[in-house]
Amino acid sequence: MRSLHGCPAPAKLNLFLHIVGRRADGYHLLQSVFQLIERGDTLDFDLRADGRIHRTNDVPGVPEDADLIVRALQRLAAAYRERHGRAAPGIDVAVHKILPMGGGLGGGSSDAATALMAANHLWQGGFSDGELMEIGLPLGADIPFFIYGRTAFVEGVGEAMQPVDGPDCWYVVLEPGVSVPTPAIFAAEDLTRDTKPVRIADFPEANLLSEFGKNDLQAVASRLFPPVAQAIEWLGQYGAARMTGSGACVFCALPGEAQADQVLGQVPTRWRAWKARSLMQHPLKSLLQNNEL
Ligand SMILES: C[C@](O)(CO)[C@H](O)COP(=O)(O)OP(=O)(O)OC[C@H]1O[C@@H](n2ccc(N)nc2=O)[C@H](O)[C@@H]1O
Ligand SMILES: Nc1ncnc2c1ncn2[C@@H]1O[C@H](COP(=O)(O)OP(=O)(O)OP(=O)(O)O)[C@@H](O)[C@H]1O
Repeated sequence: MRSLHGCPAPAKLNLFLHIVGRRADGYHLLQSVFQLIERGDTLDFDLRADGRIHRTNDVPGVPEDADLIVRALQRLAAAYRERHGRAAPGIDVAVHKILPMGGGLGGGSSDAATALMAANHLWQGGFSDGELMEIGLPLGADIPFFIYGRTAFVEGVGEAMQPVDGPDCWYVVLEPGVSVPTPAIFAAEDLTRDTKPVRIADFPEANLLSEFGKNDLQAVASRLFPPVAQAIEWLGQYGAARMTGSGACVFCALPGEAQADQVLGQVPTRWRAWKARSLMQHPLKSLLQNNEL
């Protein structure tokens, strides 16, 4: 096989996100339920013979060397050389981005996770999911989750995962039109860092999960970026609206597509908004297993 085109890189929502402590190195310890959704970027991969890793299209604001996709593939190539005693074959990658950057949807991490899984397949690297997670984690805390590929209760800084029953529902997502820098939110003095740890046994049934707990990053993001607060207030008319990740996007769960369409029909024109269904499994996994790309 020489190419894999149309590889999905779905977004995630943090149904709740608690900060339960802080590590000695300053990183925050989280508890969160991560939910995949049916909207994301798409990536195309073509094998090269000269060992080069090359992104073939422009991504505004992300130079090729800084792209998490390219950096993840470089780390995979280094691991490949160590394991196989020869250089990795090389790869061209094109990314069709639709997810906003700094949106809390995990777009960069999802792109990188898809790149690791697709290149491992094309190169016949033989790396397990656990090994790909280790290769990806230093680049983005959400990368292990995307490789894990199903609804999960995530702890630590993103490395500890347990499966949970995800909801079958639709989400309306608002893009408030600002890009939130994650470091600024975690650095804020008024951030709540001592939420009491929860256990899976405390969770309500799957469809009510996005009303459980809170997002501890939301108050700081709302203060620093008023459009986030405005979006939460507006969407809150239709259900339990909250922010995902470190923002800026805001979401609300609805039982069906018709209800999601009704909300979408009311969204003021100043916001981009869309609907997406909850996803049970990362779609790339079955596509690769069944050689369907
Ligand atoms: C909040 C989440 O979006 C939840 O999905 C992620 O944990 C964010 O993880 P990420 O995208 O890998 O975060 P980065 O953009 O690399 O983090 C930027 C900075 O935020 C701070 N940071 C990030 C994650 C974390 N658990 N604790 C932190 O204190 C660190 O100062 C870090 O240098
Ligand atoms: N392939 C990529 N796609 C998007 N952003 C990338 C990529 N590679 C590097 N980046 C950088 O990572 C930053 C964060 O992008 P990303 O879309 O992952 O944020 P996010 O959705 O807020 O993520 P999170 O939920 O993990 O906080 C961007 O501002 C960009 O500079």
